[in-house]
Amino acid sequence: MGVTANGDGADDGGGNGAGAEPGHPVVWLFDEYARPHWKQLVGGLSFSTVEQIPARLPPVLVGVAIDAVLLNTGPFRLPLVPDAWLPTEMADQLTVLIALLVGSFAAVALVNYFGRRVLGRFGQSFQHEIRTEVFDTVQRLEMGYFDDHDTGEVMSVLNDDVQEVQTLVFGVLARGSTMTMTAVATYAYMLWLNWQLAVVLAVVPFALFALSYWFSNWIEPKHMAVRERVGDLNSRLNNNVDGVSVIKTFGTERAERERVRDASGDLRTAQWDAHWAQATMDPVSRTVSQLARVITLLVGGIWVLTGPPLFFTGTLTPGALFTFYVFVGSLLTAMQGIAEVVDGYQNGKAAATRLRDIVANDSVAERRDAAELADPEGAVAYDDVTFSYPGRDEPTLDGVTFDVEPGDTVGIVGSTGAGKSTILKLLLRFYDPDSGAVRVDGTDVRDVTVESLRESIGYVSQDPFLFYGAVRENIAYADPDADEETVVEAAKLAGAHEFVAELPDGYDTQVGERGVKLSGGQRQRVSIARAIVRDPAILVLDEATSHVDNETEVLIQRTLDELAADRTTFLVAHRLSTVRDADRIIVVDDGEVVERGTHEDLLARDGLYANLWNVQVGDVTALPDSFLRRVRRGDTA
Ligand SMILES: Nc1ncnc2c1ncn2[C@@H]1O[C@H](COP(=O)(O)OP(=O)(O)OP(=O)(O)O)[C@@H](O)[C@H]1O
Repeated sequence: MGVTANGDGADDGGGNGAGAEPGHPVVWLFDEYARPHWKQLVGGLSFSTVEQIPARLPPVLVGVAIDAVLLNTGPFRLPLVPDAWLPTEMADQLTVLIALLVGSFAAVALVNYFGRRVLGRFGQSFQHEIRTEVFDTVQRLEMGYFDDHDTGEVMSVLNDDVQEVQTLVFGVLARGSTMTMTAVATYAYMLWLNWQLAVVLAVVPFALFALSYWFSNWIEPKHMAVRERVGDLNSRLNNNVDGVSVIKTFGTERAERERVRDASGDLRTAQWDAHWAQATMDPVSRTVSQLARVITLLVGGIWVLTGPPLFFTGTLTPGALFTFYVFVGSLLTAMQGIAEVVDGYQNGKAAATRLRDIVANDSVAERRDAAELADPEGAVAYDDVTFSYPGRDEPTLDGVTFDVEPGDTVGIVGSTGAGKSTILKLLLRFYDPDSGAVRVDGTDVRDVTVESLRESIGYVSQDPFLFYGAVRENIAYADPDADEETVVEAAKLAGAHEFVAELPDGYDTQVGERGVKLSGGQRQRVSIARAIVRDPAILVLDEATSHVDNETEVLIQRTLDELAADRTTFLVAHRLSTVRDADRIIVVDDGEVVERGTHEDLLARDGLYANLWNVQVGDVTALPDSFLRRVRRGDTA
């Protein structure tokens, strides 16, 4: 065997936040995933911010046109342009105004085009980066995570929360900077036009902003409730579609329909609550903003017609009133927009928190200095291993100790729930022991990279999962480049070739979702072939032939000798004939190894194994009373 140092650290899959800093989730998100694209981000935001300057120009130009050209009631003046540069002839003035109007439209269009392009590119790359890195992390999460989180929940983070990132970029960053710039630019123009009116009217947008902000806090729990109800309904729908065969066999369609109806009813109530709140708020904020327009027109109209009212001084021209009226609208829209940005930010922050929680949950906890397990010989040792599943008080494994020589075949037998599968899951590092160690070729499995460890092990579980696709793709799953000969050879060794050859399209036959178009025994054989293709040093067959008939098992047994000849093989089985010829059999009872030896040794010992054997060969008279009492209690296989 060889254990080689993995110089660059196995845990460097960009963006992997195994040690994600606590800090602010949104800052973390950008720091972690936006860095490679920061130029696009800065460029895009600059474009969309700068765009607001020419975008505010048209009302000013029209205002000047009304006063200086159409009504001829004031001088021809433009902001930031020295009077000496401006024409004195009215026709020339109109031409200049129209040229500037066209120029401002063109500038807005051009800057907007570049802004959208650059920021759009950033948004897509940022989202892509997050999606792939978070998916990568999800793949490396330890099994304990999936025991506690249902598929719908994980899918919702991978789909909805990653989608929400777009809102953070466009709805918060881009819109936030645009709206802020609009508010600043508009207000600056308003101050330039008539500072007194601008100061007085400033109260309205701020009141509107405060109102919107209060409203977004008020409605947030309602939105949250809607999201939770959507999650509940999705989980229920998911479960029903996944468990459709159970529903049909039990004829529980009516009960399921009621449950879906209830979940949908809860969603309807939550949605109505949020909708009602929104529907109440809209007219309120609309009234406030309309009021600001009315006040502008009222005060401004009196001012234009009869001179400055109340405490105002100076003059207000009709053109300036027009510009002001338009700007008040822009300012109100901008302030409302900023409040919505705050709302969007809260959603984005919640999504970023969930994404960070997943990434920080990178509980495979691969050591930074983990080594590669290269070409192991296949010696396996369990050294006083104790393990409890999270949330369980009683240890599932207690002081499990045994050694396996390279190339040996070991049978693991015992009662249902004794801990047989758990022993092997620790070898694969689906879980880590609470104390003690599992070693491969003398190296603790926690000291090697998870990838190299699992590459050395071919694992076939009790209920194998086949991927949607052809038989061939499923067999060649671990090695997509495997040639026809390798695939067929593996299928022959797994006792699958005969039935595959008889399928309508042979190795190209589609197996359906999760392999639904194959029988349980056929699925098991395809998955054994899949494990063999990898040519692993260690082969783990966990009840891998439980669904095949006795005749097929005999065939698999024969090839198993060939298969197991040069690799360490673990066989977990209730059917003891499967393990009879193993070099050693380990008998597990209630998480402890209670007997070990060859089939003959164990029969001679006349202990638990001998009793299990007598049950299977039908020699009931040989069973002691103590064993029969156990069977009655229901804790024996
Ligand atoms: N993911 C899990 N979370 C919590 N407890 C678990 C989990 N998986 C198994 N267990 C518990 O651990 C114990 C041992 O389970 P294990 O699957 O190892 O038994 P087994 O001997 O392989 O049983 P069987 O022969 O029925 O497959 C059982 O009591 C089971 O309920």
